Amino acid sequence: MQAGAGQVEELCITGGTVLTMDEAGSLIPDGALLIRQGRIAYCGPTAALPPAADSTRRVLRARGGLIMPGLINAHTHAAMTLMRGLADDLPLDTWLNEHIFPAEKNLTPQAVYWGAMLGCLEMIRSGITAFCDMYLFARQVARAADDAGLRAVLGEVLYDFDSPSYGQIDNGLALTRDFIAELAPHPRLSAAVMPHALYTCSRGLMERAGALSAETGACLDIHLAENREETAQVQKMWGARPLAVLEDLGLVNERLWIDHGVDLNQAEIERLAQAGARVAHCPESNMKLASGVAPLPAMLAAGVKVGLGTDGCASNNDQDLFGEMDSCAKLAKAANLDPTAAPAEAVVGLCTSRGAVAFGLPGELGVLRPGALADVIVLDTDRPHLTPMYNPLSHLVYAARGSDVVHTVCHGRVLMAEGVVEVMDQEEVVAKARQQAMALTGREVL
Ligand SMILES: CSC[C@H]1O[C@@H](n2cnc3c(O)ncnc32)[C@H](O)[C@@H]1O
Ligand SMILES: [Zn+2]
Repeated sequence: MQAGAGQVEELCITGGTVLTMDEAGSLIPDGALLIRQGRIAYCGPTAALPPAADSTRRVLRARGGLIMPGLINAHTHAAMTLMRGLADDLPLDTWLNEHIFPAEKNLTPQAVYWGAMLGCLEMIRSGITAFCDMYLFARQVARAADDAGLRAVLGEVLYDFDSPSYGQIDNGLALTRDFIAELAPHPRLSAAVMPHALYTCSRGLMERAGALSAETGACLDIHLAENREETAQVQKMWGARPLAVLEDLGLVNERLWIDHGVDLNQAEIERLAQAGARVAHCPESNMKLASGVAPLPAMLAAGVKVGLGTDGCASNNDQDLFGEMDSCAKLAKAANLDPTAAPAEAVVGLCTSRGAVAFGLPGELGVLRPGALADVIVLDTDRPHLTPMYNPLSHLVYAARGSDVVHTVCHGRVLMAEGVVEVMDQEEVVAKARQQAMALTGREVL
């Protein structure tokens, strides 16, 4: 990181309770962080903070709030902010085939860029510092994530019908290959191979996608086992359950990243754990599309690498992982008739330390300790709905909101301080996104 316009050599966050999310669950009262070159250099009591090396140190004050790892969003489509509230209260196939796919035929690079900027703005404001995104015109999502200063794994969606982005699938695979190479040197962004789903991709496409993932070492991210209807459709088209199809294709390995994973049986859960595959759990999207309840307690017990995802704004309808954590914990309890299912500590882990394992940066992300990547947020806990605070983990899941985040830092760069986003012009992003939404859907918005 260079000193210069808006950037500093050293960043300190002082005077808050540090929730480290390390294995011991350490809390540091009146703690501080010192950040240099995108990483944490010191994590300990404010009183023992090393003195400034030079005059370019910037200080963010936590004022008794909570200093914690930035949240990791394991599955989203950031540009789908443009379709927030466009088609609600519908089942997945009707929602997708009759509303979302037709709207996406009109997508342009500009629409995706401004939609993704709006998604990034929403994520910064609610404490998300890393996300995994599948969409069309993925280079525009990369441009937005880069402009926003966020960390991301990105991919161009691949399917067998013509894409408004790349046309025919040969171009989509070539684009993915180039995209992986282009992003490889980037400190915060990387690319993955992203076939949409088994009901939109042929065997030939899946084989080529798998070969590209094996050749490059990039993850293969796919919507899988989202509901029982999908399983029935895949059984009809492919002659086997979704995970068995991937097994037959040789794709069940540590690079596999499945989104939703609702209709999984115990044997499939154990296979995912044994293979080291990742699952993005998206409880709010699964509830809204009535897809069902993913077997979260069984996945956690089996040791599957699970992260928490918001999914896109057309099926959620926001990018707030605090709300998602609340839904995640309560849904698991209600569905299993067990109040101990998905306890607060485990659910915060899904967005931090455990989420980092799914994200592919175990121990580097989702934890505050010297040497870790400096993705950090601060919550103002001096608010009526967060008073009193016996246990920060409880508040994060059951009481806090994205709007309680006051400072957001990613890779050592301040993205938001005192509630003011510093990396983009918020009014411009909102206005441009509104214009693009109207152009995309042909509908007036309020
Ligand atoms: C997002 S790029 C690929 C494609 O996926 C569509 N999509 C968004 N959410 C879901 C979901 O929950 N299941 C299946 N497909 C989904 C999106 O609109 C894009 O067309
Ligand atoms: Zn999705």
